[in-house]
Formats: sequence, C-alpha cells, structure tokens
Amino acid sequence: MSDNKYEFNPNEFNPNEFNDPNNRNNNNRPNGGNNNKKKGQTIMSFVFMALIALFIVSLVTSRFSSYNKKETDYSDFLAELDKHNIATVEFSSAQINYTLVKDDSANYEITYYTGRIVSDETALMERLKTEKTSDDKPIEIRATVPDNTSTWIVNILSMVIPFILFWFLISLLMKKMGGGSMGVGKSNAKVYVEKSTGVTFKDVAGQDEAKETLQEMVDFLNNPGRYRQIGAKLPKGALLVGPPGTGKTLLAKAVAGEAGVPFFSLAGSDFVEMFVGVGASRVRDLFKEAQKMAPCIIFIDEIDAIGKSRDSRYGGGNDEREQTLNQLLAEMDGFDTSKGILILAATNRPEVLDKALLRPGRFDRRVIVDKPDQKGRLETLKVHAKDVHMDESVDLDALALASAGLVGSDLANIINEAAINAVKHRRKFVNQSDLFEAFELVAVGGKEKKDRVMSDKERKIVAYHEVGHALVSALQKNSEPVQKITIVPRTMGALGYTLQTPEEEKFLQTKEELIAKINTYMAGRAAEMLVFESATSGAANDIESATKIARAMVTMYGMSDTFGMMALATVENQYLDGKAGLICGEDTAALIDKEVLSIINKAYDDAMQMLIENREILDKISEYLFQKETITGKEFMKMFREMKGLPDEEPDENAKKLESFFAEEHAKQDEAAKEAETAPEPEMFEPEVQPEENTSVFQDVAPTKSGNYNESEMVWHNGRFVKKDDLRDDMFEE
Ligand SMILES: Nc1ncnc2c1ncn2[C@@H]1O[C@H](COP(=O)(O)OP(=O)(O)OP(=O)(O)O)[C@@H](O)[C@H]1O
Ligand SMILES: [Zn+2]
Repeated sequence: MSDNKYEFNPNEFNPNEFNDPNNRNNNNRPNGGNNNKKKGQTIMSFVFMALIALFIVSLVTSRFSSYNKKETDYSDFLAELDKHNIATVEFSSAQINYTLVKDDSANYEITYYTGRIVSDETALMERLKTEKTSDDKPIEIRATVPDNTSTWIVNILSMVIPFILFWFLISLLMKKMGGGSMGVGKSNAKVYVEKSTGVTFKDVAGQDEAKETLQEMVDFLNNPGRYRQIGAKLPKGALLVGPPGTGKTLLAKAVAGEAGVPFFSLAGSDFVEMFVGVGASRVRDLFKEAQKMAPCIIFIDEIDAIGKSRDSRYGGGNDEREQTLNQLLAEMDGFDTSKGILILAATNRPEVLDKALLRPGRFDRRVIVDKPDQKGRLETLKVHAKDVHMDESVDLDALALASAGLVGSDLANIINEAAINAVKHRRKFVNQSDLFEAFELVAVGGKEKKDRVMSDKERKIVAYHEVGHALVSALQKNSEPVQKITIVPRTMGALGYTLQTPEEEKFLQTKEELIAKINTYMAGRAAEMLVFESATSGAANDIESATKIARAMVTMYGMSDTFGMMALATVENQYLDGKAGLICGEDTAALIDKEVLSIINKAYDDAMQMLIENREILDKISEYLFQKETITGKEFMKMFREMKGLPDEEPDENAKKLESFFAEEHAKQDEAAKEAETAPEPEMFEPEVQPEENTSVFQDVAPTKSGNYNESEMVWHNGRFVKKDDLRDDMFEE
C-alpha cells in the first residue's frame, strides 16, 4: 500500500473522484481540488484587474470631458447674450450649457455652463428664438436628456472599488494567517485525507486493550448491516486518552487501515480561529465532505482545543470555541451512523473536556492508551528495529528493561538515534553501544560534553555529590539499583548524574520506597555539606523532585501523620505532568507545607547520618569516580560490598541483563577513544528531550550565580546545615 497523504480544501474537493472505483489507486487524485482552487483564484484576480482598468478609463474620460467645460454665472450668460455672443444653448435637466461665437484665438471650443432659473425661462426662450448671433445666425437651441452613463459608471465604481480593495486586502491578510482566502466562512484548515493509511494493528506495538476495543469499531465499519439488523445502536465515536507519544494517532490510523476506509484528520487547534464562526463552518464542511466519502474515519487530534469545558474553570467562555464545539455536537447528533462514519478523537487532558462531548451518542467510548509496560516497550522496539540493520549482539530486552517510563515515540526515537550513531561511526550495523548512547540521550537528555572545562574542585564536589546519591541508595533496602554514575558533563546542563533503573516493572510504590527515594535525592547535598561544608546550587533538581514526591505523599497518597487519608489535592492532568491542584483551605495549605518540610528535613538528616556512618566508603568511591569519571553500577556495587564485607550476590536474570546493558559504557569508551583519532565527527542533530520519571536520574545541573551559597551563609541547625536566611523562630520550637 502506498502512503498517500494529501492536504486538501474540503470546499473545493470533488468527492466523486473518490467514488470512482477505477480511480482507486491514482495517486494524483485529490489535486483536482487544488486545480479548481487555482482556477478560481485566477478568474477572481482577472475580474479584479478588469474592474480596476475600467475605473481608471472612466475616470480619465470624465476628466477629459470636463476639461473644456467652464462654470459661469447666470449674469455672465445674460451679458454674453446681450453682446450677441452666444452661438448655441443647450438646456439639460439642471443647467444651461452654452458656447460662444467662435473665437479664433481659442483652439478648442469651450462649453460654459450655469444653473437654470426657471421663473426667467419663458422670457429667455423668447429672446433666444428671436435674437441673432453677432455673425447674424440664429442661436441654436437644444434641450437634451444628458448622457449620464459615464458618470453613472464612475459613481458605481467609486462605490464598489473600495469594497473590492478592502475585501482583497482582508483575504490577503487571512491567507497570511492561514485562514480562509476566498471568504471568511470557508474552510482552509489543514485537513489531511488519506485514502488508505497503510497502517494496521500490527504496526502498533503493545496497547492490546486499546486494540481490542478498536477492533470492534473496525468490525462495525466493515459490517454495519450486521449491527443494524439486530437493532444495535452503532457507536459514533471514541476518545483515545493517554500521555503524549503513546501512539494515539497511530492507533486511529490503524483503525482506518484495518477497515480499509479513508482517514480524515485534523487538529483541534485548526478549528479555533480568530473570527467567530470560522471554526463552526469548518466543522460543517468537514462533516459534509466526510459524509460524501463514507464509510470513513474522522480523526480530531488535540480535541481539548475545541472541546474544552464551557465551564470557566478551564478558561472556557470563548465565543469562537463555544460555537465550534456546539457545531461539533450538532453534527455528531445529526449524522446517520448507518453510513459508517466513525469519529476518533485524541487528548491527553480528558478532564478538561466538556461533559456534553462525553454523553452517549458522542464520544461515549474511552480508549486508554497508556505508557507501555516492559513487554509493550520490547514490542515497540521490535516494531521500529524491523527495518534497521541490527548487530547480532543487540539485546533489545535489556533496553526494554532499562527504559521504564518511556513512551512509544521515545523508543522510536532511540532506535533512530542509534541508527544515526552507527552511521556516524561508519558502521553498517547498529550495536549495543549505539543503543546505549541513544538511550542515554533520550532518558537523560543531552550528550556528553567532554570539552567542558571544570576545575578539579568542582569535579570533586560533583563526584562526592553523585556518590552520595548512589551510596545512600545502596544502603537502603527499598531503593532501585544504581546502573551508572558519571561526572562527565552533558550538553543540556547536567554536570553529572546517577542513573537507577528498577529491575522489574512496578505499578505501585510503597511508602518505604518513596521515603528511600527522597533520602536518595537528599544525599547529594548531604555529601557536599559533609565533606565541603558548603552547599552548591547543583542540588536544585534533587530538591525539586524530592519535594514533589513528599507533597504527593501528604496531599494524595494519605501517607502523612497529620492528615492521614484526607484528600487534599486532585490530579489535574494525569497524562501530562501529573500536576495536582490543592483542594483545601489556606490554613490547611500552610500545614501541608509544614508537613512536607518535615518529611524533607527528616530525609536529609537520615541521609546525612548514613553518609557519616559510611564516610570511608564515600571517600574511596568518590576518589575512584573522580579519577575514572564514569563507573557502572556493577563496579560501584563491587566496591561497596567489599568495603562493607557483604557477600557477593548472585544477580537475577533481569539484573544481569541490565548489568550487561550498562557495561556497554566501557566498550563504548574504549571504542570512542580509538575512533576519536580516525573519524572526523559530523555535526549531529539533537532532539529536545525531557528526562523521564520512572528511571530515576539524579541529575545535577550547573551552578548558577544566584544559587551559589558559600559556607558563611549556612549554619548548622538541628543536625543539618540550613541557609541562615531560612532560619525562622518556629524552627527552634520543637
Ligand atoms: N505503540 C506504538 N507502537 C509503535 N510505534 C509507536 C507506538 N507508540 C508510539 N509510536 C511511535 O511514536 C510516534 C508518535 O506516536 P503518535 O503520534 O501516535 O503519538 P500520540 O499518542 O498521538 O502523541 P500526541 O499525543 O503527542 O499526539 C509514532 O509515529 C510511532 O512511530
Ligand atoms: Zn543530585
């Protein structure tokens, strides 16, 4: 199947082209719409030019015709009459035009004109009829209905032209803004229609539940009759809900591909325009076109852009969006399901959607497209690795294990980055270290930046900080194993990091595990304070992450002593950053802060205590890291166990896989050293990536001036260093 994707304007699209069975595989098909549009535009500009030309011509002629006309007073007219100087007189409806007996000095004849004085006219006529000109000819008298055609045209045109000009400018402006060009109401939104998407459920890895639900929809598109016969109401739409990059768009395409029907797609934000009413008319157009092509699928991405609740809490109350939404609801109610139109919509903020959208007969089915589990990740990796030449040694299993928390698009990205890496190293096959580097790029963010010059003092601080994290983690039962510790700075600002990955998929976290995590976060700063007695700004990320966990424990997980199981916050956008909104009074909010602070402070104390008790190990491993710059979790654990006098643990299968995956680090370093001499490094594009949540990265950012506290500003209080400014009276109360 070919991947045929077209952009088209539904207004000028000729649906018959789609219905022509002989035309099925004609790739040029919908361009007819484009040609029509072009033709229309040329005609319009032609008419426009013609009008302008006419206007100019008539202006010029009227100019010329008034060129030899001269206004005079009635008394002048009478005076000339007295002098027998008048040759012709012409009465028109409002004026008297007259010419004089030919004056030889003038090389053209001037027509004079003056107003009529009706009361005087009988006498005047008498005179004109009887009197003669100076050269003894009778005065020529005429009465004409004036020929006003030319002035009439000018008048009309002078009224119409500004309109046309105005309209022309507006449409130019709208085209600039990406709106409609031939009139405000018409749709020029980017609707994509693909006759066959070429995507099937096989291309979507994992997401088995979502596929199962959608399989029903496919069946309904294929056999609408079967459902109708038994009297079942056919579903009109389904809402695909999940975090970004999990494959919602891909699934929608797969439904179209499986059912073999055309796929209309556009983004919700395309509907919302500056002008009220544009969005609504776009919705109308879209449905009109879709009905002509039924059976088909309409896919609306980011439906929250139009479907946002009209409730003002979510920033509702926008006229344009409301109209668009109303139109969408009306269309959904209006169309006939038996034709086989299915509307799929995607969002990662289902909570902001207007309830009306979710009522039966609209998007009444919700399909959750969540982050993949380990199996899902492995399948996704396999799908994307299918067309990439992979070295035999490559173990996608280990990568799937290590990449907890990443979504489908991240995984696709890893495979692609790995392939780019292989090319960069002039290899024909992607090997494990390419994958590892790509994984780090996506999971941690940025690339190694070895040329960044840091002082030994700074590197030492970073080394202690990182080993602090790793050591406290290793000292606790409930923490995840350390996989890598490094003090090589990265391009996105990290000066070093400690990477931990769970050995198995976890769906629940216990209070002990959360506490262990907070302790581990605190350990970086604690190590700095213990050894250098001074804090750096490097712990900013640690502090933020730790506070987030502590706050969730208090407000949502029911894990605090003060509040117990009282709900104090609700998650506002579960599928994005999981931001929570407080649902409590101000007094309670202050108490929450206090509770969060006490959790953090206790964690800091505990971490400090653990480091003090294991100072020797801290010093040794930090020194080792300082020398080597990067060590694997395996190396770290070996040193740790030896010094602790612990027996070697036989790692389980998953642990072994992860170990070997992260051990690639060494292979990579050796290889890089070799290659550095030979191959010149081409510039590589770097995608912007965010560190992910599940795989814990204790990443430490470069210090900034404002955040760099020196010793004198810190005081030791209640068993920890605190910033002098932060010392409050109430801290001494306990
Ligand atoms: N389950 C999956 N199987 C295979 N590939 C996937 C999967 N999920 C995501 N991908 C890859 O990630 C890319 C982006 O996915 P897609 O655009 O469908 O995500 P989305 O959920 O619609 O994201 P958004 O909410 O940001 O629009 C896909 O083109 C595909 O390459
Ligand atoms: Zn840290």
